[in-house]
Amino acid sequence: MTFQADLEKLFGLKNVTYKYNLSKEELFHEAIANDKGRVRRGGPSNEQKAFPTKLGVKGPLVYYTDPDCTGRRTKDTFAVKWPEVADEIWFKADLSPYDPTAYEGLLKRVIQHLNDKKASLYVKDVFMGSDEDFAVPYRFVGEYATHAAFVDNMFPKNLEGVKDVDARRWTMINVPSFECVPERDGSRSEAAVIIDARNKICLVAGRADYCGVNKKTIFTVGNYLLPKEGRLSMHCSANVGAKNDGAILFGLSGTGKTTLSADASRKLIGDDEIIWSDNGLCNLEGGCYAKLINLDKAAEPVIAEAMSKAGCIIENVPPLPGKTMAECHPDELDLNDDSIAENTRLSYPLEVVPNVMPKGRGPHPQTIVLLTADAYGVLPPISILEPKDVMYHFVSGFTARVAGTEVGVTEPQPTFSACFGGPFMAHRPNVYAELLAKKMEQNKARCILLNTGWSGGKYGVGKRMSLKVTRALLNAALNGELDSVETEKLPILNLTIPKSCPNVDSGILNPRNTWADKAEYDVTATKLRDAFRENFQKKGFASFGIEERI
Ligand SMILES: Nc1ncnc2c1ncn2[C@@H]1O[C@H](COP(=O)(O)OP(=O)(O)O)[C@@H](O)[C@H]1O
Ligand SMILES: C=C(OP(=O)(O)O)C(=O)O
Ligand SMILES: [Mn+2]
Repeated sequence: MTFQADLEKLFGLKNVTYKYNLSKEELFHEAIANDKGRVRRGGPSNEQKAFPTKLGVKGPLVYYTDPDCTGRRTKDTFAVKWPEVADEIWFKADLSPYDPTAYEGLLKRVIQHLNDKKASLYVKDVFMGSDEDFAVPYRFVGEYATHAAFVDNMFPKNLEGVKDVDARRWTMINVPSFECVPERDGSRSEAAVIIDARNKICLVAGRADYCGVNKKTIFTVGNYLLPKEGRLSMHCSANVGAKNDGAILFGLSGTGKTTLSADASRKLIGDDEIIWSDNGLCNLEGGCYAKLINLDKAAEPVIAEAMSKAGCIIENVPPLPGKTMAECHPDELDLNDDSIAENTRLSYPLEVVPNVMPKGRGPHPQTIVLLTADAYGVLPPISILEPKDVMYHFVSGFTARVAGTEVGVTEPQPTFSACFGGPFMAHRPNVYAELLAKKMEQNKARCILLNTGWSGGKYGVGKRMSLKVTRALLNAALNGELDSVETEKLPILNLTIPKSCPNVDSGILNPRNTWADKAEYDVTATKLRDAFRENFQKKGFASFGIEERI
């Protein structure tokens, strides 16, 4: 079937035109001409003159979302509560149930809207995962060329040997020009992101401009499909060392998956969405999506270099003072400016990374890293875990966010997000936990908890761990230098910490030593311990065999 016939059958799209599988260069031209005029061309300054003819080929595209769409709309993310998935899908606040009848009405109106306006739509065919055994065909259909270019950057294309592509395909339809009406459509606001497992559709109705929606929504689908085949889908990054030693780094947003996996001395598998199957590790994606806010170019050369490469997309970074958006290029963007968003981003395909694993595939991991950014400042920079600790921390999924950047807000907020990615986990945590336990049983790996958060006091008093220290700790663990080091037990939080680590001041390894007021440390650590315990009880983790460890 042609893609047009397919889309007519699936949605009833008739009166529209398509731009199918355009090249990145073509999509950049389209984006600049059509995406509401919100994108700007960019590129290294000395190549700027070449742009009128080589637009977007010589440099990245700079894209600005609507100001209220600079991140994922978690409260507007749903899955249709069809009877056959009502018990299977883990419905919760960030993946709420959508009434099937309301959904059918909404989808009909979105399609009517596109047919009425004789919409011009970009179509991009890609795959989730580059392993032919399980790659999920993903068709993006949407109004913004930038989104199509993002999908092109972020997913593998042109895979040979994938079976039943047409029958297994998932289709996203992304329509920012539509406006949901909650009373009529059953949505919560003017926009809704809805996963329909019966018809293999992801519907983005209304403005959800943030490019990340086009990857995290389909990631949630992967987390629904792949565990049913015994494959563990994970919210983690992964890379491989010179000895073919694989590592995975789990973590919630902002804990360092992307930053720490970008290491010139190790080959990258992927920065965010990884499958662990009997074949080893495999990236679900074909690109990275790095945060740019306050990027230290010297400390993060891999990400900094990607910024000037052709085909990349820079999102929501304002120009430097005195420059206008119309004239700016990457050298003139202000990476420290959070006036549009804290969540400024760079999307780049794996091809621009100097050191990558072919097809984003690698061996079983030798090291499992759980990342957390503890703003209470009470977790050790590094702890050595046993498998049962890993299971406990995996289901707990702790990180502490800082409440905000407003003056006077100094109290960290504990966030417990199961499997270090609750919003994207379509099944209940036990599904992933059981698979992880099995994988760890089959493949012995060393395990660590790496705290990239605060040291020397809580947020507002202490400082965020320096990247240099975090990398030194991580490298020591990856090299096996902590495997037989002398350790001590940290009371209250019941963690095992090394007494020394190469290239790291041993004075920081026990967090209590870094606090001026030890009594306050104990009070704060106890507060965090109680939050862990309460979360464990509330979520009933003991009922599926997880041992309480704190
Ligand atoms: N010690 C540290 N370890 C990791 N990241 C750090 C550290 N200190 C500051 N950061 C910053 O925190 C952010 C981590 O974000 P990122 O790597 O994108 O996380 P994730 O991919 O898990 O969402 C980056 O902006 C990074 O520069
Ligand atoms: C893209 C995202 O992932 P992360 O912040 O973990 O990189 C996101 O959460 O929107
Ligand atoms: Mn990331």
